[in-house]
Amino acid sequence: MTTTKSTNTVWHHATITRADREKLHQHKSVIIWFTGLSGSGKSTLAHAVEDYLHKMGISTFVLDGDNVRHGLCSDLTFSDDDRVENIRRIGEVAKLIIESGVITLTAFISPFKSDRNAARSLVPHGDFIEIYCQCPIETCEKRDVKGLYKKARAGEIPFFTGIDSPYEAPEKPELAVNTHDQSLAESVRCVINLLIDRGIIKDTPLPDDAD
Ligand SMILES: Nc1ncnc2c1ncn2[C@@H]1O[C@H](COP(=O)(O)OS(=O)(=O)O)[C@@H](OP(=O)(O)O)[C@H]1O
Ligand SMILES: Nc1ncnc2c1ncn2[C@@H]1O[C@H](COP(=O)(O)OP(=O)(O)O)[C@@H](O)[C@H]1O
Repeated sequence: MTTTKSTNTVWHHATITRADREKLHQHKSVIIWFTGLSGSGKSTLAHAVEDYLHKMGISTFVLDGDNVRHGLCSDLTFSDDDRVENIRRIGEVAKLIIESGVITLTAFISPFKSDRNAARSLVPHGDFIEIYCQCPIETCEKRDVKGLYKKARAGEIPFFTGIDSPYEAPEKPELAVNTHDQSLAESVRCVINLLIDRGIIKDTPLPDDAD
């Protein structure tokens, strides 16, 4: 399916390529796609991983659901169709950012498998790393970081994920972190180890002055 309505446009090939930019940055660029229920730890983990990578001298950028919905996606609701469009846009933006040679971390509920797979299909094989922030809804609800579960249960927020809107868990994510049982530090370590195992970053200790 094509989503473009633009006609008479011609692709302009850049002289500086993604490979050139990766060489300049001295590391590969990939999309690290966190998915999970509200309160499962996507934002906390994405930012903690970014913090770690930044201290290693790696170029990163986080696209966060709440923030993006203040701007790029402020026209979208939480209906199924609008969530599809939300994730389509994020996939395209993440694709652009990795072209710049920067590691992109995304923190969106992204409840539908087909949308996550569509985002995966935008980039070369191996460049999309799906990380499932696995956490029972009871724990997310107990955390209720923003008080949204309470509002949803009171009927003040319709179509809330996990309550009256579906969440399709990934079947084969590159990594699942159980944020109910694991500490944040343990979850960060799992993500960093995965990046090392895949040859995306080098296994070097953080500089002494990084903490
Ligand atoms: N109805 C409903 N369902 C779920 N979440 C809601 C809803 N309304 C507002 N919020 C807040 O919006 C954040 C999720 O936005 P996303 O863009 O990640 O959602 S989605 O991927 O399009 O499903 C989500 O942020 P996180 O808690 O960080 O996941 C909520 O703060
Ligand atoms: N292993 C973990 N990884 C991420 N967050 C965790 C973990 N363990 C506990 N938490 C807590 O869970 C909450 C997750 O909130 P948040 O990151 O806003 O979730 P989301 O972005 O998925 O809505 C935070 O209060 C965080 O401190």
